[in-house]
Amino acid sequence: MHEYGAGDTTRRVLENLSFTVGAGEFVSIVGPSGCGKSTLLRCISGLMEPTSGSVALDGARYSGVPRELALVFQDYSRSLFPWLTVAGNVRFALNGLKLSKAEVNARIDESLHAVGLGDIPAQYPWQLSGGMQQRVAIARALAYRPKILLLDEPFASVDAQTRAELEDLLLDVWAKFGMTILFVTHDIDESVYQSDRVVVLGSSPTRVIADVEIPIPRPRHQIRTRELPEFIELRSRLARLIRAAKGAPPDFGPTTPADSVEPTAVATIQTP
Ligand SMILES: Nc1ncnc2c1ncn2[C@@H]1O[C@H](COP(=O)(O)OP(=O)(O)OP(=O)(O)O)[C@@H](O)[C@H]1O
Repeated sequence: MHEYGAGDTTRRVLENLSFTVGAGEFVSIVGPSGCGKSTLLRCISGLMEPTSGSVALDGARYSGVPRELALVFQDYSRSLFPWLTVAGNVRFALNGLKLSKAEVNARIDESLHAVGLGDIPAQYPWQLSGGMQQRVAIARALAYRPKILLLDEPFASVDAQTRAELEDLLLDVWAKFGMTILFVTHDIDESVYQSDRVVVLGSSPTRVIADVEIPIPRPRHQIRTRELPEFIELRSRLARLIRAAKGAPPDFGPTTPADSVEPTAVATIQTP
């Protein structure tokens, strides 16, 4: 549970809620605008303590950002250092890891190649497009070799074509690096396209209202996957759930009773 403010201005944003992310899973979190998705991710990241309840990694509760975890935010222009080169930004994440110079350089090289930026280590963020800057932010997270990658609407500030490319890039690096991914998005199609599971949040205050499996075969394809009947059925189901969570009338079909889950109190993440 999490509340902002104190006294008369206290506002409960997160109700008691519980879900588990399995090792190596790609799980998305969706919900109505302003329902508390970022608040939940901040609590899971360890950046913020929940008012009550806990987050556990491999069964052990933690506070503060665990070593196993890296974060990518929506606003790449504020998360990258403009005075550092692309390589310098990635190098920054490795400060304090006690790696040899050769190992640092190898990790920078590997992560920049993984995001398709191996040939521009000396450029500065302001010389790059928004999509390329977000690739740098992803490379920086990868260089850290996290077991868990948390992303908060990472592709919300780029155009549709770039967004599709970044979705596929993330699926590629997920497969290559074998991480667990927790991905916050307001985009239902994006959540279905990428995920193994989609956790749907309700609002005022937020709780988990559904936990939906996405049994669509991989590898996924931007056009063919989105044309599949099961993709269309899942996106409609999620849209209905979110619409119901906002309190709108269910004017395009009922939610599936099997989607409903009972709220409890702890979030758990497992590492690969
Ligand atoms: N630091 C804060 N202090 C007080 N209230 C906050 C704070 N951060 C968020 N809130 C409030 O908590 C609620 C949930 O915000 P949050 O950003 O977690 O939602 P969200 O689902 O991520 O939003 P969006 O869909 O717009 O990205 C909002 O009403 C917001 O105004």
